[in-house]
Amino acid sequence: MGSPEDQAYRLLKEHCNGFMVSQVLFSACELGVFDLLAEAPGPLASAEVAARLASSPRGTEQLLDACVSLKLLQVDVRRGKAVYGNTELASTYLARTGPRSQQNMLLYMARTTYTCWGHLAEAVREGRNQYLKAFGAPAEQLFTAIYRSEAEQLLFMRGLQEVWSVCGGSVLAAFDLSPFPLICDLGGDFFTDPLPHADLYILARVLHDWSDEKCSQLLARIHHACKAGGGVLVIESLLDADGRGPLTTQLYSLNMLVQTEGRERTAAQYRALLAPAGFPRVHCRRTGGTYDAVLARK
Ligand SMILES: C[S@@+](CC[C@H](N)C(=O)[O-])C[C@H]1O[C@@H](n2cnc3c(N)ncnc32)[C@H](O)[C@@H]1O
Repeated sequence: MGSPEDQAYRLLKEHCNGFMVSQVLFSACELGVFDLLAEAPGPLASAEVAARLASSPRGTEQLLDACVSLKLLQVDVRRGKAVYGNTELASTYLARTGPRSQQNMLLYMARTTYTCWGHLAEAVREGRNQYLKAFGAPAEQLFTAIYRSEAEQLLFMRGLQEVWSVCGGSVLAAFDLSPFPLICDLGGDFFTDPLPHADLYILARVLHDWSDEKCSQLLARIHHACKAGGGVLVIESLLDADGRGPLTTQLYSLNMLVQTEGRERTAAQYRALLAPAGFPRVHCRRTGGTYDAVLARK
């Protein structure tokens, strides 16, 4: 006999429960489950995990078992007793000491991004980010809201850099950068301060924070400072030409709606910003990973 639930209902349930899956992951990170198991000399029983984390035995066992189903933890039964350890995924990406740890980004998503997404419907209705409702933070100056405390700024910066341990190699290998002896990763206030002269400017996940108008303003300033024959390397997650995928990039674009003044864009939309700013020779390379590369020459 087939399942009484049809495929459409199963899909609906999966979408509907997606936030619970995120919360299992976030809570296990917040509680320190993956760090404890990474540092323990061997797998631990749920009662030992609960005692070490000062969490309830009942809740801990339920959380650990859900993590097993999500392939974040593995369970072994030894003399009738279940003991838990990290899977390779957890020891690589979730433990603080993992070689490609994404822990700060997960904590940022758990505390900040998730709270902003609680206001997604309002963001869609109003067409703007939700810092005021989510945190009482006015967002006329976007990065004043994003960096609203030192702890928040540190978590954001630590979290953002973590992805490059996974994706950095492929975006930097997308183009031959040897023709550009002097490369500048812009800091200071790039909307007002004089920009240093360079052969190549890297804008990694910068343009997606801003409206088309602000992007054009920034690119015009870069064009003015850029040496002859130089260019801009834009690193972003590219939407498909029709904007209908990939889903991850569409979700990131909605995230830009709830958290910034910008959006994710298609290759053609980046071309339409770069060419009028004086960078007419635009080449886009998809890396097959989360982030892609667009090289535009003066
Ligand atoms: C989404 S983060 C990307 C950081 C980094 N490029 C990366 O991809 O990991 C956007 C960056 O733009 C910087 N930023 C925002 N406004 C700026 C401004 N007016 N001048 C200089 N940097 C700015 C922020 O401090 C932040 O580091």
